[in-house]
Amino acid sequence: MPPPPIRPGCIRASLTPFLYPAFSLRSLRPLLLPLPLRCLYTSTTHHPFAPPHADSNRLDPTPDSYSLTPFADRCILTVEAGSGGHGCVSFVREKYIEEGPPNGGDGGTGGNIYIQAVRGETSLHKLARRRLIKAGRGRNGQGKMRGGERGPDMLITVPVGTIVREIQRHDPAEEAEAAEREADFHGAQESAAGEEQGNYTKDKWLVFPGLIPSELNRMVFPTLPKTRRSPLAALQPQAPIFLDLDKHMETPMLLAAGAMGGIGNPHFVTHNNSRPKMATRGDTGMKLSLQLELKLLADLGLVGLPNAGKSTLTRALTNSRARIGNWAFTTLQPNVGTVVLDDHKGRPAVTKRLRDGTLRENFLIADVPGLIEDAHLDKGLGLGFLRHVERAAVLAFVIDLSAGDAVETLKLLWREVSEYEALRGKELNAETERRMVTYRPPGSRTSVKGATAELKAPDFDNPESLPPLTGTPISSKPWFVAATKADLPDTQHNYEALRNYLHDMTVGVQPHPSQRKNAWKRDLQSIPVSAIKAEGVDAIPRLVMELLEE
Ligand SMILES: Nc1nc2c(ncn2[C@@H]2O[C@H](COP(=O)(O)OP(=O)(O)OP(=O)(O)O)[C@@H](O)[C@H]2O)c(=O)[nH]1
Ligand SMILES: [Mg+2]
Repeated sequence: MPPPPIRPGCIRASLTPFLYPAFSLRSLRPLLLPLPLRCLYTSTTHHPFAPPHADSNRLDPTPDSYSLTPFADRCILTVEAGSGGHGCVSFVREKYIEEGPPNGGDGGTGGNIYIQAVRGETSLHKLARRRLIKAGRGRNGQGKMRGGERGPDMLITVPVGTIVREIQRHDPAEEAEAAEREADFHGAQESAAGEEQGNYTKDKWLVFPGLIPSELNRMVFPTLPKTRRSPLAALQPQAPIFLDLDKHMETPMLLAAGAMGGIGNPHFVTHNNSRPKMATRGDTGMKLSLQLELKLLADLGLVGLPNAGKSTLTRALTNSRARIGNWAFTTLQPNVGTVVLDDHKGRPAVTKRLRDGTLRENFLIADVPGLIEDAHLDKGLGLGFLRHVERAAVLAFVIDLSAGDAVETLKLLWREVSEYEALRGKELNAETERRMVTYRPPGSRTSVKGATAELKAPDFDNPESLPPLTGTPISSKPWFVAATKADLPDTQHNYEALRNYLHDMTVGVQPHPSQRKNAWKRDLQSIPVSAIKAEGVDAIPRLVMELLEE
């Protein structure tokens, strides 16, 4: 069998010679031989007099040397736009003017709720703790025609990569409008002639404080003014809300506009009643129940069994302080690290230009808790954390060479990842269905204008109009294997078998372990590394840069 293809500049230059000298001598062409052969088997652990590796402490830290920040990647949040202030019943009171004209001001509009994805935020834990976010209520109107102050707004800041989904909505203005339409339809003929008259309802009207009940009974109320909406309501996102905030936002975005304030008594002056003793109450603010989900936006996602060495690899590649321990499930929450593409000598170690021509200086790596067999049946920490690697452009399967057959481990990991992909497919279908149920044809009697504007019919011919729920399926993303703990004895055969398996998959002799049609299997690579000694890890940034181009 011909030797597997070697990616130029990647495996050739730095890795295989470090870790498996014998193996590399066999497989590399003679021209490559005069490379510095730093044999891993002669380094610190086996050679008592060798100087300790400068970084060994950082990569094999004591159990308490890690940074732990509070983290939550999901939460359910109720947001309430501010209610409007009440209108005021008041009259001019001046010397020599016994019964002055009405001068009650209107109530202020309630505060709005805004959302903004910002770069500095990394977690949803603060929002998860708060649960309810309420914008301020508008102030009541006052005498001398003074309008009430607007309620204070509320800004929700979330990390970049947050998805916001609406679970439930209670929009009193929408209900009031529906009731008005119903009333218009039934009462059109009856009120054709004569002055319209309304009824007193406690939750809509405010009356002059000094009124006695018999006076109230005799009072003639005008019809209730039509429901008004704040002009900002037109800027609210379409219902049901689905936002994918995957970019830093310079300005906040409106989620829910505050409710309108009530109107003061001067609005109700008529020929028959020059001193109306009523004003309207402010509207109640809209209430939204939202589900927030954070998907870390990393370029490289690590997938592996517990204890495979993912966190150690993350430490070796970045400056992160991920927790490392010799037991399963050391990592309980995702860590994100930045791999700086610079060898600290003033010039970039890897030079790659982005599509827009700018030089790429770093990439992000997401280390998530380990997967175990049957994770899709909710064993271990479940598959939930896989959604963080779902958005990663490139996947690295981290496999411990000292822990059993690497090929079997790789197959097991792919099995779980495929299960996750299938689950996500079902979720996507459910989401599409949910959105289709809420569709109301334009002009139907139950459709609502303004904030909860009619949904456009989903246009299946034009994929742009469908919700952008998923990007590339996981199995179609470029991937490679980071074979860790290559410094341990008797790992060489395991690595060789893995490498042959990947080669067979590349040439089509072996099927892709996910069994999917469009699975990515172009020039599959396995990189042997010893993360704990920071050997061989240099090849990973280079390979990732190449794969990011795909
Ligand atoms: N000899 C050797 N040991 C390693 C290497 N990488 C990691 N280890 C050790 O393996 C153990 C597990 O490492 P972690 O990085 O915590 O593994 P993990 O995959 O993050 O584990 P979970 O967070 O539980 O999923 C630790 O004791 C590490 O010191 C390596 O390259 N060589
Ligand atoms: Mg870990």
